[in-house]
Amino acid sequence: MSEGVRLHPAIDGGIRQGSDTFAGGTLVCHCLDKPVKVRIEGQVVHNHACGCTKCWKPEGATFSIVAVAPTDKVKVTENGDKLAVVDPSALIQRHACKVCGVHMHGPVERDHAFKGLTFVHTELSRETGWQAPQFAAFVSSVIEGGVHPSRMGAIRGRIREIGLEPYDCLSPPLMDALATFAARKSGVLKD
Ligand SMILES: N[C@@H](CCC(=O)N[C@@H](CSCO)C(=O)NCC(=O)O)C(=O)O
Ligand SMILES: [Zn+2]
Ligand SMILES: [Zn+2]
Repeated sequence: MSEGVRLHPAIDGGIRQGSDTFAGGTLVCHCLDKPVKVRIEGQVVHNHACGCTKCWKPEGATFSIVAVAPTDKVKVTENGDKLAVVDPSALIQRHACKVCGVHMHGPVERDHAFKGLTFVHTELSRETGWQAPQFAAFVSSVIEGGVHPSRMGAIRGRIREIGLEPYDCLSPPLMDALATFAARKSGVLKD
């Protein structure tokens, strides 16, 4: 049905499930010389395909695959001097390797529902067992990245075919977390 639609190499052949007992792994950038390494202790959550223009994608991919881990479980262990923040004004402080361009970790430090979480790309690690992607987010945003709007039916079809739900923002639990934060901040929600 949706042949020819390439989402991301990690999911184009189907979704591989993660392991409940996964203990963590090390992300490595694409540099052959002095690669940046980032250690994550334990499993990630909310892993998803993201169609936004800001998340790092491998060559040829339409979507990124991005998850979150608690920031205190994410440590730069080697060659951190090669990292620079892509957009200091963004909510997610994406630290990219200045040589190969790969985004290695993206903490949220601002007063926000996601404060204390760090966005990471588990495909940068050789370990297997990371949580599988759970949904596709910001699907309509691929148009901003250059995809023709006429392809959206096939793209959403392919996302569903591999077992993910396509959303044009984040998943309902994450959207609820954002709205809960806003409601507490405004005072409309008191508990
Ligand atoms: N249409 C825009 C959307 C960018 C966007 O809002 N991205 C989301 C999701 S990133 C991972 O889920 C976001 O929360 N961004 C915050 C940030 O980037 O700091 C586009 O495509 O550019
Ligand atoms: Zn690099
Ligand atoms: Zn994104």
